[in-house]
Amino acid sequence: LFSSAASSSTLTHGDIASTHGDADGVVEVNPPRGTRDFPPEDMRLRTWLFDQFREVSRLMAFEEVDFPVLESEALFIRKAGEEITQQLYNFEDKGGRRVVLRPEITPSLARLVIKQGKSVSLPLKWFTIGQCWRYERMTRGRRREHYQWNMDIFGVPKVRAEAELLHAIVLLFQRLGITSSDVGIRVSSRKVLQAVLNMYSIPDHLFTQVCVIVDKLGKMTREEIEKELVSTGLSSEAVQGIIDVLSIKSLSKLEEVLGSDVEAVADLKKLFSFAEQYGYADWICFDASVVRGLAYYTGIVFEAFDREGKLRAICGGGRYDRLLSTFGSEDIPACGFGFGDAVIVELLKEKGLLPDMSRQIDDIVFPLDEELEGPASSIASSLRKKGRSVELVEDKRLKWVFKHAERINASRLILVGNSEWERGMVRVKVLSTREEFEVKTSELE
Ligand SMILES: CC(=O)Nc1cnc2ccccc2c1
Repeated sequence: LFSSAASSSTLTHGDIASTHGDADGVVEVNPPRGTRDFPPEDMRLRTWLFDQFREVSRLMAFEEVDFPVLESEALFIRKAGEEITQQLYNFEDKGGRRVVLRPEITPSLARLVIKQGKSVSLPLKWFTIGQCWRYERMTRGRRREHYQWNMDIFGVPKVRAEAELLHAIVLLFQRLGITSSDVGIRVSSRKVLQAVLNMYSIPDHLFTQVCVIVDKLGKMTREEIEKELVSTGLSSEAVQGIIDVLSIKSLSKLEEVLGSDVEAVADLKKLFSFAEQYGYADWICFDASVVRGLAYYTGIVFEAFDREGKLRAICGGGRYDRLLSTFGSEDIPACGFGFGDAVIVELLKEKGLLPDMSRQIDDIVFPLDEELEGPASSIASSLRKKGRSVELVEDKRLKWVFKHAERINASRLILVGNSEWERGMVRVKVLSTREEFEVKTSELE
């Protein structure tokens, strides 16, 4: 190594490519399977979407938090057969520790709440936008990563928390130009299923598994669901009872079947009355078949869907009052949702709601010849200090500069030429009005 380094003062690209590249010398330019690059145009769209997430979080008075993408595997080991825990992007690090690229955010939130312990006052309203990972056999060709906006409330046992989270979701959709005729939010409660299991005196420990299986309704045939339910030990009349209750589409029908003293009914009635007051009642509908696929939900659950039924769930969430005790800590009532970055973009494309993603800068500064490159620097510097976005262009023909200015939607073109510079001036071309004038460099702003 030293000999080759000694002989050539700098490593040529050839050396680097030959050490990293494959047979024909070029390194693999695509990112790993199931992952994405964000070149500038894609990044502008992502930044615009994330800015909407952030603005809604601000309107809701939530605080931003963040966590490592890398977490201990133990945080995600659950026995309920969820897809998300069967596709952990897990490995052993060089210290022999079992770690994962996190598949979801909620367990990290719970970990931090436990870690902060007494030093945080409840309620807590936290949000984050983070990348989540899964390791799927590429047979499905699906992505292995996506970004999720998470909003969570800790310390609010009443349905006010769910009502607030639904408001955040509706505010987001409204900011994107999506209406309640494009999207609905199905709302139910896992306490409905709990009540049914009690009616058939099914032991509590089966509750979580039954929820995970029932969540596959719509993705699996009814027979497959029934088979899986029976295999967990449910009697066929219990299975039938579950399927019947889950097909209830109105709260009044549910009240008839379960009785009005059932907590689930009371919670949901309260939530729907809140919805009227928030003004988002036409966005939500009761649908007993909504259970969501995460093991730890214990109460109200919800998911947003496109009313044309072309796409997978846009976002989803619910109450998880018992998560902290699964980590050995005192329980704190909690409620949250995750909102992925993929389905929403598909929906915006469908509805023709993608925003204009073209570049925009304020000024292009262009020295008309080499000895003006210095003066052009001072022009760019003073404009930037005044808060203008400036691109310094040089070594290009003027024709190219005009085309470039159009392409990146520059507001002005500042030409630094000898004859003007000698008189302490520069030439300004306003691209929108085509007007052109000279201005003292000291007065340029
Ligand atoms: C549509 C899409 O990208 N879904 C997706 C992609 N990656 C994930 C990674 C972890 C958990 C859920 C995920 C979901």
